[in-house]
Amino acid sequence: MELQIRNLSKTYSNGVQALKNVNLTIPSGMFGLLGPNGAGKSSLMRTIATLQEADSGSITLGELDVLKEKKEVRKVLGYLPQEFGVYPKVTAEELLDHMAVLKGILHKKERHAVVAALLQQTNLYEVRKKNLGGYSGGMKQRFGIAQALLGDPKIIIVDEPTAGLDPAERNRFHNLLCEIGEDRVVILSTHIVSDVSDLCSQMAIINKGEVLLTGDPLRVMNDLNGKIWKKMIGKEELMEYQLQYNVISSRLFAGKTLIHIYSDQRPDYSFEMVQPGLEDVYFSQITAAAAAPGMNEVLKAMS
Ligand SMILES: Nc1ncnc2c1ncn2[C@@H]1O[C@H](COP(=O)(O)OP(=O)(O)OP(=O)(O)O)[C@@H](O)[C@H]1O
Repeated sequence: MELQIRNLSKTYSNGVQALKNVNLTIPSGMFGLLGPNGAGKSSLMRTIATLQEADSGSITLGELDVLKEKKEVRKVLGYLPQEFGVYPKVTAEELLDHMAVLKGILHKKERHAVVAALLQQTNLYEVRKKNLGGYSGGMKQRFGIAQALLGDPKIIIVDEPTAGLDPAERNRFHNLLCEIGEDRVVILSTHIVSDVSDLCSQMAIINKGEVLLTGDPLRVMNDLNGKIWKKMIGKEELMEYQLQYNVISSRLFAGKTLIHIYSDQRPDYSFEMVQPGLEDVYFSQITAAAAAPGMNEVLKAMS
């Protein structure tokens, strides 16, 4: 099963162009869709999940035309939206059972077995009688995966699922995603780079509605070998370095500022080469897209 997105565009009525001629081929396994806030990730996820219309373009899942055969798509699709609300005064078991009815699992015995198996798989069986209002963020997200798995879908979409989870819960959630991603299409939309580097065998970076890069995370990191350099500077020096070099990221480290720059050659001996990480790929793509032609010149002229 493969999801193919061709020339997909969407402009909202307020004039925001959320998707600009998006082309993606998404095979089975975990696919990471990485981009900053407002990049268009949710717009794309909702369109694939048949919840909103595109202006032009096509999406196919195997033989299915996703934009036209919505009912058929919904039968094979599981979706965990960004804002996943639960009824606080209902238990996990009750709500999952109710959702299973909505998904068309009408036979009582069969439904009980499915619900129990999903609660086991998501490690919620022990707390199945607890009201969802008392669940932690991680437990709620695991419940979200349990409901997305109802009906054994061929494609699962999870929209920014790890935001707000503590490291232990995030880890547990990652393991669960990994397990379910073995024999179906799982699309993980996130702005957290390590979600993608930890889990995904294929990825795309999206910004301002445009796909900037697609590929295998290891390969795209290798492509930057020998081109990323680091240096510790004082934080008051940052602007100067930004003017002189292609600074792709800066962060505080032990009270100083650690910068990474993109350069085909070592700029000078005060810089040290670093093994590129996915963050370097991400920031080099985003900064290159942000730097409209001549931006450095404009900055220089202003200083
Ligand atoms: N229903 C809507 N009406 C008008 N504009 C919208 C609507 N939904 C999203 N947008 C705009 O479209 C752009 C893309 O939004 P989208 O939510 O798809 O991005 P995102 O990558 O999911 O970001 P976030 O991580 O913040 O959710 C943004 O500029 C957003 O303000």
